[in-house]
Amino acid sequence: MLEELKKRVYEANMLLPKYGLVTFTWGNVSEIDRKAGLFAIKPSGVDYDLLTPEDIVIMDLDGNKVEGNYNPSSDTPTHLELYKAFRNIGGIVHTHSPWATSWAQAGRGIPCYGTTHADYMYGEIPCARCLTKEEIEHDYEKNTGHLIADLFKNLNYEAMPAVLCKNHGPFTWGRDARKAVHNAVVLEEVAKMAARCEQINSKVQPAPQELLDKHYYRKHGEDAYYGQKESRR
Ligand SMILES: O=C(CO)[C@@H](O)[C@H](O)COP(=O)(O)O
Repeated sequence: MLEELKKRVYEANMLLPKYGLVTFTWGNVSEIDRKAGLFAIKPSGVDYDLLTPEDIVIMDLDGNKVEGNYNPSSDTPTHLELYKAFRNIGGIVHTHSPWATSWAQAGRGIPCYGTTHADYMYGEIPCARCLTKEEIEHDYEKNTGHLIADLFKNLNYEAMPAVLCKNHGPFTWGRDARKAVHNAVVLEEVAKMAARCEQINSKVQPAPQELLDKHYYRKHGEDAYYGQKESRR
């Protein structure tokens, strides 16, 4: 069981350089086995060219390393917090993909300017605040995952499987690691299109709500995620 999970997470991690979402050792992918109460994540600081399935680290839901020769990703606390907050997700991706990271560094969410965006993400892709000086220096328990979970108290994480973290970069999620990677690729493409859209027309407006609804619900179904229909009223 663990070997299969490690292989899936290894293969999902290797998709990040394949799709141009990371350079060197940046980024990481994880996947959870909720029945076993464990998740597998990329080891910290290991180059993708050198990564093997055996290097993937196994963690429990208290944040303890269960198996692995390396330290887990430095973003492991964020992954763990998101698995606790978003009960229906199975995989998480963090990258430094250039276009999405540029929006994150600018501290801006990505408006929905078109149907490519609307097919996957319901509305503006939000940007979470970064940790304060006080939180960084005194609240060692608080991590980016807490800030994302707080932001999504008023958002549907299944209809919005992506977030930008100010001064850091994007996180995406999905039912498993591969789906989370798919959403990371979509996010980067949407981030690129939106940046160019604003360069072409600085006064561009987000897509009309009816177009967003048509495309999102056509792909995911009106009842795919509870609460979406209510938000339309
Ligand atoms: O943003 C950072 C470091 O500034 C991290 O997200 C790295 O991109 C990945 O770190 P490891 O997973 O190798 O620890």
